Amino acid sequence: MRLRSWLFHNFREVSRLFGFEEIDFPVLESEALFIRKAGEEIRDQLYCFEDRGNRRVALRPELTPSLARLVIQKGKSAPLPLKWFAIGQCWRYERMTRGRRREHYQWNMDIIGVPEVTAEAELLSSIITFFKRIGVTASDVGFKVSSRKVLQEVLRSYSVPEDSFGRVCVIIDKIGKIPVEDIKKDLKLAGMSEVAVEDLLQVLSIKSLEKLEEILGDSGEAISDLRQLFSLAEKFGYSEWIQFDASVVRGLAYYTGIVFEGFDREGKLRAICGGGRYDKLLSTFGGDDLPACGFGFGDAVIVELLKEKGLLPKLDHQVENIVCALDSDLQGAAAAVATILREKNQSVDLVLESKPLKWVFKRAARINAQRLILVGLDEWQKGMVSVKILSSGEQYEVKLVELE
Ligand SMILES: OCc1cccc(Br)n1
Repeated sequence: MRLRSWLFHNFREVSRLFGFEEIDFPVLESEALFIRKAGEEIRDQLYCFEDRGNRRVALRPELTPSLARLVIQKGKSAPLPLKWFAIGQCWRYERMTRGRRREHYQWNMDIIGVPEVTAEAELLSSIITFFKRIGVTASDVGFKVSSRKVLQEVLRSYSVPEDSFGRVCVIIDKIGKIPVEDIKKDLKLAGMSEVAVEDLLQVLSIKSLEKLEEILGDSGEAISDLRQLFSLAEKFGYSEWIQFDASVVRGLAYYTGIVFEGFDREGKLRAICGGGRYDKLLSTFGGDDLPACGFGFGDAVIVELLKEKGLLPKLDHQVENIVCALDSDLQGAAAAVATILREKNQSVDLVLESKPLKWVFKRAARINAQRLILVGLDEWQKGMVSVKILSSGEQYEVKLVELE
């Protein structure tokens, strides 16, 4: 819990630095919010059930659809651009054989209402700011960046119907996770010809914008978006963190433009985080489309990375004071001392039962108390208490009114 609170504190601090406002959504949503016909894994693992009102509901597997619903609900009342962040628990029903969690917490940041790639550049900057805060460097982690418009331009040149686009992306996201023969089979099932599949896989292996430009030409949106993003990265000062990689498509069907994912350079872990542009998501829920982009950052892989890099913070429980009555009829006096200290914004562990001093010293050590405040009869009658600084052993008496 201390590690989770430390992570969330850093998520929140970075969101604050970027001027984002915190929002939240219900963990339980209508199942329909997450039903998409693109064959996504997230659909197969939906943690869904029928409630007592015979409604089909689901524990959310991600936050973006809830955000889209909220943007539509807010309608014109929320002035654009919206810069919202959330930290929410998400669920999936995985067979336990895979030994993976069925729930995790995800930090999301989303910018709604900005069509330019300045929005994606800002989001990448926020994640890199987070990594830097916790000691992760560009030698540990990088971002593979691409655009789904690369895919779109290739698919259009083979007249693959637009409505297969999401499905093709989900298949391509499995590259490296399932045999390439299965990828090719699935792509053909999705309506692509043999030639189109071979060509597409060729394009997806491209790792440089220059090479991509040779294939796609320099007039398409994909190239101009990516060139602008890499130029902004230069200005932000995080070029060393990002690289073009045409194979990045991300596994969510609704991305429409720039996509990116954070990876560990040693290649030992799954993607750390990921996100991209989703300009057409709102209309799938009946709203007017608005340009949008965002990312999700789970609390599982990042902890594995911190362990790998020896970056786990030491997070001991800390209390400034432990207050103890030296005999039972001074328990009220001890409570009064605790209250005075707490009103001075000092943390106090108040000993709530009569215990031998040996026990009190042991507890003080266990909770890392900085000071032991003893309420004894003689001192109390003089309006004083005795203070022991536990690190130095220094001990002194002080007037209660001067205790701080
Ligand atoms: O990253 C996908 C995901 C979604 C919900 C729960 C968990 Br654990 N993981």
